[in-house]
Amino acid sequence: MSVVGGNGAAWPAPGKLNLMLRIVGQRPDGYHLLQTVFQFIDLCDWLSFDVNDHGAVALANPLPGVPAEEDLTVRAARLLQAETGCGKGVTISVDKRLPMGGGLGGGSSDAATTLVALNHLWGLGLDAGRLQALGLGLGADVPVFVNGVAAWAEGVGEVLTPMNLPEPWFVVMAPDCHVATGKVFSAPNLTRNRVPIKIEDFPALWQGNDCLEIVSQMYPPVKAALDELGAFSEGAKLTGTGACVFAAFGSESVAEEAARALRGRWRLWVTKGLNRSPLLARLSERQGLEV
Ligand SMILES: C[C@](O)(CO)[C@H](O)COP(=O)(O)OP(=O)(O)OC[C@H]1O[C@@H](n2ccc(N)nc2=O)[C@H](O)[C@@H]1O
Ligand SMILES: Nc1ncnc2c1ncn2[C@@H]1O[C@H](COP(=O)(O)OP(=O)(O)OP(=O)(O)O)[C@@H](O)[C@H]1O
Repeated sequence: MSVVGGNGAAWPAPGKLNLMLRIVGQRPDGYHLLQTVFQFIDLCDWLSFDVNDHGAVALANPLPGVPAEEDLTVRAARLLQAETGCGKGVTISVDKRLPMGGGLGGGSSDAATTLVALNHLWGLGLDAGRLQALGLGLGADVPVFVNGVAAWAEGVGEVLTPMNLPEPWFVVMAPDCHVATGKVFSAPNLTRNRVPIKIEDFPALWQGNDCLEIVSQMYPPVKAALDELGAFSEGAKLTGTGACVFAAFGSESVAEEAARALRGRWRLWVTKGLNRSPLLARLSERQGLEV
């Protein structure tokens, strides 16, 4: 059976950029305590959900190299079933636009969109706080995607304070390498003990990324991307642990100009920074349609 929205228009799962990332400690379980600023971009994966009554959760088009059982959308759907006892199932299809392992948080965003969409389509009635707590079990970046508002984040990324940031145009470049997040966080010479700063200290006091030096050393294509993009803007930055690098521009046309010079040699996108995730608009639209 298909419900309203089941086979209809797709749900967005936007990427994110870490506009800065500071490592201020480490938990006993090894996870690092961060301070970071998340902003969404209008480059999105697009997910469709075909709901069924028999409880099966399946993927219409599994991602190459990711077993279905490990796919974060499948895990998110199963988690919702386990939490609520819901007997409905779903076939999920993902139109993948975000580069995988690029630091844009695509897997986490897909998981968040699945939680939000199925909460609605399965009629579960969980509130946003509950969905964020569930999402945290799937990945540190999931809560901010569920919340859908640009944020200052602490803890491992789950303690969120909304931020109203400028929304520039970005050039985002994906160097041809896959950065393993765990490998970066386990590097012996990673800076792990920065003094915490305050939300109002961004961006004046600090807008760096503590992973940048290690990642540049370990992955020469990331260093090359930072250097090339840096020639077109005041500062090219790394998002998360990479591999993607980005720079902000005052207008779409200036961003396009830089992109034109780099396109061909680099996989890149011109995309707008967003303080509000398009997922929230999609949800309101669906809710509006069904009252
Ligand atoms: C760096 C960020 O992109 C910032 O937004 C995220 O915190 C990364 O989140 P993520 O990709 O969801 O990372 P996970 O898949 O949860 O973690 C991969 C591995 O990186 C290490 N890890 C990750 C996040 C964190 N705050 N501390 C860590 O030490 C852990 O060894 C973990 O096993
Ligand atoms: N739906 C999914 N989309 C992408 N990756 C997934 C998905 N489900 C599971 N994965 C696994 O998660 C890994 C990391 O994917 P992702 O694209 O989220 O990395 P990322 O952008 O570097 O994330 P982050 O910025 O949170 O570190 C992939 O290499 C893949 O093995």
